[in-house]
Amino acid sequence: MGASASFPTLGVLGAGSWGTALAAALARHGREVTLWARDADAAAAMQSTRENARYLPGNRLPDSLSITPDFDRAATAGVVVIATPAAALRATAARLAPLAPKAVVWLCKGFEEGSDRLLHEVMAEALPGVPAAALSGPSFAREVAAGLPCALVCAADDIALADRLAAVFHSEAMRVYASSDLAGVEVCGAIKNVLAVAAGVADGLELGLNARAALITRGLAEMTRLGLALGARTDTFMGLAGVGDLILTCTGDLSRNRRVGLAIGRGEALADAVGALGQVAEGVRSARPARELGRRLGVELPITEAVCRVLFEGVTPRHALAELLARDRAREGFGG
Ligand SMILES: NC(=O)C1=CN([C@@H]2O[C@H](COP(=O)(O)OP(=O)(O)OC[C@H]3O[C@@H](n4cnc5c(N)ncnc54)[C@H](O)[C@@H]3O)[C@@H](O)[C@H]2O)C=CC1
Ligand SMILES: O=C(CO)COP(=O)(O)O
Repeated sequence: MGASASFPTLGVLGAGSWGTALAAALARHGREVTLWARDADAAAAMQSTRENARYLPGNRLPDSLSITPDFDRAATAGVVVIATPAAALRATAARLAPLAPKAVVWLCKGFEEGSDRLLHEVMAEALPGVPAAALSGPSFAREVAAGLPCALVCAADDIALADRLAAVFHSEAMRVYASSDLAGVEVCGAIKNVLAVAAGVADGLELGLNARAALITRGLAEMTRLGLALGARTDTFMGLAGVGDLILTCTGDLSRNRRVGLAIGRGEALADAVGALGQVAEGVRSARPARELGRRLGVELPITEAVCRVLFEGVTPRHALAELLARDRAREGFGG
């Protein structure tokens, strides 16, 4: 048991922007938190300077937050939080398996590249039978690190588990709602990043605010269509992980995905845009798995298709835009 007697201790695996910000917020709220950084030098520097100079410069980490390069120490907490990029989720979960974690929550948003699986499917394979939930929603790390308020959603197949884990993260500064629509929450988190790249491209091309609103709205329809084909519920897309995170990431310049899109819309190459970021832009990695999934399920994803063509097939943003605008007229709704 941790500092607050009725709450389990927390171990956060991954000391990038979001892992560090969430660990700091939880520690400030009185939870007993251990943050694992895979780089021993970075862990030692953070522990002594009380700053994550690479990912959250200028933000003071609470004294009660313990930072360690010892994976097992963080991984044997009462609740383990995986805060790596989606690409490292399976390997991190596999490393956890022999430690028999009691409950695992993952923060990453995306698909598994290669298998095109949603992340809860990866978790079920890597940690079968372990109580697990996704924590998602509109939450720029920098704002959370600064103690500004936000609202999130904690999703698990079992709503009682979602409720129980939501309570572990919940505070006045971080309201956490529970959901049993795991597939829906995951589709939202993965696709909103692809759409944020698209919104950035549109703004980089200076298409205007009307165009951006149209893109966000039709993007929401696209995201919902894919989610419904995967068994998700419509109301999830109207919630925090859906429209909430979509608006945040498509309009907020703190978004790395949006910034990659902006650079591409202004004529920069993808490698340069991603390189300049120095952090993960999951939309770049999720776009192709999303397209594959859509094709397999017979779901039209025109914006995702356009993002793939611009990022990976040498199509210019202007040409992709012309293709989108030339699509057949349609009736409004979630249909294509
Ligand atoms: N930054 C944000 O505002 C938010 C991020 N997320 C999601 O959280 C996930 C992590 O994002 P950030 O922390 O922002 O990324 P980041 O790029 O800031 O940091 C990633 C961290 O993961 C570590 N890492 C990378 N590969 C690893 C591996 N194989 N094993 C162990 N550690 C590894 C890196 O060293 C780094 O510490 C992403 O899926 C992102 O979409 C979700 C909500 C908010
Ligand atoms: O998911 C996020 C906010 O909820 C962070 O978005 P970016 O990865 O685009 O910065």
